[in-house]
Amino acid sequence: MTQFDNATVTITGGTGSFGSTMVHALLDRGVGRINILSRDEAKQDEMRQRLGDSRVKFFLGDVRDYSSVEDAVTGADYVFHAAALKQVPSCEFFPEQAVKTNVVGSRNVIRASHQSGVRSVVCLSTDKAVYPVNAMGMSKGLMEKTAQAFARNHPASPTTVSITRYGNVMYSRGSVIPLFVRQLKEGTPLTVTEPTMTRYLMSLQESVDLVEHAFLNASPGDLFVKKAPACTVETLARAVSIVLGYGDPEVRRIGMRHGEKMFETLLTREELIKSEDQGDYFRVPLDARSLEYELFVEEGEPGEVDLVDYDSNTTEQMGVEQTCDLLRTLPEIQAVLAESAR
Ligand SMILES: O=c1ccn([C@@H]2O[C@H](COP(=O)(O)OP(=O)(O)O[C@H]3O[C@H](CO)[C@H](O)[C@H](O)[C@H]3O)[C@@H](O)[C@H]2O)c(=O)[nH]1
Repeated sequence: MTQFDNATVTITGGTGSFGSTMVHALLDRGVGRINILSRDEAKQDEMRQRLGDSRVKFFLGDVRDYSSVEDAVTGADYVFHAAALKQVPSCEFFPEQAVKTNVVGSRNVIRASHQSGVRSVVCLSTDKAVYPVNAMGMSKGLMEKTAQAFARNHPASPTTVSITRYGNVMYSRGSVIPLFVRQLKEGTPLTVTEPTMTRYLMSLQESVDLVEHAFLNASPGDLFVKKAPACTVETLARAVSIVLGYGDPEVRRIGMRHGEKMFETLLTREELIKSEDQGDYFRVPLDARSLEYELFVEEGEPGEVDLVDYDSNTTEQMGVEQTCDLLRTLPEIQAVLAESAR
């Protein structure tokens, strides 16, 4: 990843799980400077002390506030846009807040990057943006459209804007795996919503790799998806318990939560038809047709009719053993195992 040598990279939402993994990866690659834009001064202070690296600069601000975005992206070569409201329940109850951060905030990041001549912006999206049923997914879907509309409307911009869409990131803050770990340690039953519900599973490192892939390969408006396996939540609960040495767990079924889906979709069949298979990734190019009436209304595009969506029910399904193997590769699980061995 030599293109990051001495480069300046801005990360919005840089103190979150994704942001901090990205910071470590960039520091290892000899980045010149990292600007972190985020809202939480305490998290910034904690990160500043933990890293102790003068290449990392902290900007207190909010993507909703254009001037704070401007300050953080000025002089940057690359921007990773990870700041978002991403909790499904909170967005369900405060959808206008999701619009302000995920849609207006993303527009601010893209505009400010364009104004200051940033080379490339990668916007992080989620499978929940596809066929969205909750406000978080809907607002992320609109973020994707905002990014694509920018690319379509600014063909001469020096700034390449692209999107990465990913599934559940294992062990991210507030997600189910750390919850299961806590419940096992406390000796309480594992709370499983619906046993047959499926989710894609990706590691934090894989999601960072996906962003790097986007930086290396994106044309304006591209959308990238990492191919990933999936499993049911019941399988996941059993695998977490087995890997940590608790055997077959006691499970309490709690039912589906607000705004949840039984499975998630990474690519619709319509996107899949247009996509380029890049091995580990799918690339969906921008639909760059302009707003010319006959192209939208009279002429369509040929496509394969027998393709199906790429979703967490149709992708490779992992059993308990395979899920255990995947979990064992996670540094967080290794840390829990090391701690209990002491
Ligand atoms: O007590 C629980 C909590 C969750 N689940 C299940 O475990 C799976 C994963 O749940 P998570 O809460 O880990 O993930 P979500 O798919 O709900 O959402 C996750 O992915 C989102 C992005 O897509 C956001 O990042 C969000 O914060 C993050 O938790 C789901 O099927 C859920 O129903 C349980 O079985 N028991």
